[in-house]
Amino acid sequence: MQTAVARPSARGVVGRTRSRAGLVVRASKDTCRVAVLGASGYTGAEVVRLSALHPNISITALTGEKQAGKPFAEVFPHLVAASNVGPLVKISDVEFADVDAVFCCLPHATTQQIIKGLPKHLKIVDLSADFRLRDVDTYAEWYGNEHAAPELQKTAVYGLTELARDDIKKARLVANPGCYPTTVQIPLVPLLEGGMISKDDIIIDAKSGVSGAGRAAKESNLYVEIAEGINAYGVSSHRHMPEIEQGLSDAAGADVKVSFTPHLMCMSRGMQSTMYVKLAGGATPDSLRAALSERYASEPFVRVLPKGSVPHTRHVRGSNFCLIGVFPDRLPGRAIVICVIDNLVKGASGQAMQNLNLVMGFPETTGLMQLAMFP
Ligand SMILES: NC(=O)C1=CN([C@@H]2O[C@H](COP(=O)(O)OP(=O)(O)OC[C@H]3O[C@@H](n4cnc5c(N)ncnc54)[C@H](OP(=O)(O)O)[C@@H]3O)[C@@H](O)[C@H]2O)C=CC1
Ligand SMILES: CC(=O)N[C@@H](CCC(=O)OP(=O)(O)O)C(=O)O
Repeated sequence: MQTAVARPSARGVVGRTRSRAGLVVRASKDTCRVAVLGASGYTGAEVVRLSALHPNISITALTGEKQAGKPFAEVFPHLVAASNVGPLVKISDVEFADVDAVFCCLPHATTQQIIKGLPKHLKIVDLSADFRLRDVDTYAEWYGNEHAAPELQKTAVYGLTELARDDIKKARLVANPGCYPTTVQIPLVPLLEGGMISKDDIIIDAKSGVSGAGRAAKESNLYVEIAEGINAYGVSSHRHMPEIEQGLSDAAGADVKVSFTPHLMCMSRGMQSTMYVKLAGGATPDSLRAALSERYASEPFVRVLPKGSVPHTRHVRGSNFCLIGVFPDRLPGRAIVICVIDNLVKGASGQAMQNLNLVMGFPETTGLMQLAMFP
């Protein structure tokens, strides 16, 4: 992250020209001036952390809603060394003329209202669910509100980077995938495309760290409610189901319905999907593993583990990597596929950075090659 020349003012660190939002950085082909909308939330903070190692990103505005007006380092003290960008401001105070691209880290429904009002010159990577579902009726059914920007929705590119790279490069608006849908589609899309698993018998048992629910205070996320146990939620009704089914149906070339149950785990970050699949077309667990290894051989962030090796969430903590393991099931003709990511990195801000790199023409891995933090 570049640091722009700035001088202190009564409002904190303010740039050289008219912006009330932070620093003003001059436009240049090697620098992308970024506003992080929703920087007082977990995914926004993670964007700032990743940007600190990005030579082409210069953060010019960080927004908050309730936290607006506070110095960023007061809201996220762990980012004190990366936050000389002025205080959090309201979105209405951002001078978008001085911004090239936006990471939109806002709650769904609010997001579409904000994005439809943004100036057209901006490239946008949206981390919410608002532009992921192609069919706005399906969106309304699962999210409970009519889509407020259906025309804009038609222009959005679904940003599962490894599977849509060429389209993402040309996009103005990238709909960054949900964290659970990322863990499911990376392994299962190639297997469905290759006819190696049945489209009619997919069972997904998924688990998430509590940061997946965001930073806003909720009773169900209190320590006492979460600690020393796990619980399923959204059973038979989680809103990631249509997103997963959209991607898997595209891959299978026919309607796919899945059984998907997410669980809340007593950990701050990390996500695992364990997928029970029925083999098809003469495939074996070994051939599934070989097919995935071949498909992802040149991918910088996807690793298919050797036979017998079990992916752990702790092995991707803080990194943009996705680890996959394939195992035989005891039930004949079936296999178990396990995929782990960090929900805040490959499941959100890391994949968003990968996508912005593509949109801006930077090498895709820029700012993202840090390995997991372990132990
Ligand atoms: N957490 C995760 O693992 C993942 C999250 N996502 C999605 O990314 C988005 C952000 O998630 P996350 O960072 O966890 O959420 P948080 O709840 O942690 O942060 C939300 C942010 O949005 C701001 N905000 C809330 N309401 C408004 C409003 N009406 N107007 C303007 N700003 C507002 C908040 O500001 P303030 O706090 O100052 O009020 C805060 O900065 C969500 O859509 C989420 O579903 C996607 C993948 C994974
Ligand atoms: C633990 C937890 O609550 N997780 C969130 C998913 C986070 C995510 O990816 O959601 P978006 O679709 O909003 O981007 C949930 O289940 O709703």
